[in-house]
Amino acid sequence: MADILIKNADSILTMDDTRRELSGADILIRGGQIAQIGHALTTTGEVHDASGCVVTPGLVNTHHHLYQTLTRAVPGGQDALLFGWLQTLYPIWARFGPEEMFTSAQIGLAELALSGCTLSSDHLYLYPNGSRLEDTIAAAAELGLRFHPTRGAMSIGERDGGLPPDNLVEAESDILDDMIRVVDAFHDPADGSMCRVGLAPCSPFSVSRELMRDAALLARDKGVMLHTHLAENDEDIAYSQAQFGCRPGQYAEELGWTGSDVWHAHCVKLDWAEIDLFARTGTGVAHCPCSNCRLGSGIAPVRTMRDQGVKVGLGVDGSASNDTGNLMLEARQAMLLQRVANGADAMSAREALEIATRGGADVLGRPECGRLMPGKRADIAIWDTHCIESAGSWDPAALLLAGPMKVKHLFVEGRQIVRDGQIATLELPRVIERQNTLARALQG
Ligand SMILES: Nc1nc2[nH]c(O)nc2c(=O)[nH]1
Repeated sequence: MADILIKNADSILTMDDTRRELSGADILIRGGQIAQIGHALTTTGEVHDASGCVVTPGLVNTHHHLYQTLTRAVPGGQDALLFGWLQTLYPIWARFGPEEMFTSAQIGLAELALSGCTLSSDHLYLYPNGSRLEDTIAAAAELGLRFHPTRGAMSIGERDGGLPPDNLVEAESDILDDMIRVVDAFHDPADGSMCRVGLAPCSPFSVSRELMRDAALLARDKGVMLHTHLAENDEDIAYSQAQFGCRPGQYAEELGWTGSDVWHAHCVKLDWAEIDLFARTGTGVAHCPCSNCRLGSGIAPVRTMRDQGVKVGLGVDGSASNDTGNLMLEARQAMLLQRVANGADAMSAREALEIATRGGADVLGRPECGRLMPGKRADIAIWDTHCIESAGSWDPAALLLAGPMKVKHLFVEGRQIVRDGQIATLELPRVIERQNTLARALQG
């Protein structure tokens, strides 16, 4: 692969250890990594003029359910709280198969890429009609995004006191067998890996204690990360108190679900002791502000989490509860919500962008991503600030206050995925048409 030089950027927000910002600077990419950052760099390779642009690390999405892009704005679920929303959607999701999983992942990942995302996780927790984790892995590989798919699962149906219908849950022995299969087949632990698999029983109200414990033991045995939903709303806390006689933090701790290899989605309702537990154990949080607003779940205590040293990243969450998948908008929403809760100086535009980049990379155990420094991976977003959203801005680098919400160019591992605002690796109009055909069939 030839060297690539990103030349003469108005600003580079490095998100390095001192959060350096450079003006009129260049980045040299060599072999998927950042070789140099500085001024007046040269190359015999490809040159991208970045004048008029702000350059940031690629954004990192720490929580998604890609399959849900096929069920956006479903009328019965538009105005419901979490449990009612899920009960409306489960029967629709039960009709998905491999094609739905693949196409919806293409759409969800392309949408993320257009918003500057270079690394995404996904939480696929239902496998109807022959669906498999590799349906989504194939979509990510084709598009070229760095991917952390997680083998989710549901095992406690309505019959046994869980929330999902019985036809959507799997036997726990089958779940564990498939977890082993997908880790062995697809997990790459190497530095710069394009695919890392995690294990992700869905939520305390849809799997047993035994599956939570066994998944944690298996993850440690295989050296992969653990992910689930935790403390998402008041219903979730009430379920925990009623079924397990404790709060979600205690439940997680007792079953081995704390540590630097664990990240929990939402955590809207964590109390002070649980925040302290997460900070002490290095447990990460995927903060999903748009979904939390959409489902009326509440405002996660992100200011307190960050002040106490909890690792926090951002997640767009599934598109049935967002209903978009734009990670820049998610970062802006995170900033705005903390200001609603804690005042106008509670979170700056730069801190929210830091959470969306470096913060997410740290949550996913990828310190080689999410910052622009020599030796780190060449995952880079270039934002054109000659756009209407930045016109008149006194600080174009404050992207989340007055900046584009779509990226101009995007590189993953040095490969160009978005060129001039368009997906370069996929014929997107054809995929959109296919997605709409599948969505119409699900409505029939
Ligand atoms: N926001 C969401 N929360 C969830 N909990 C659960 O069990 N599933 C979901 C989901 O799809 N979205």
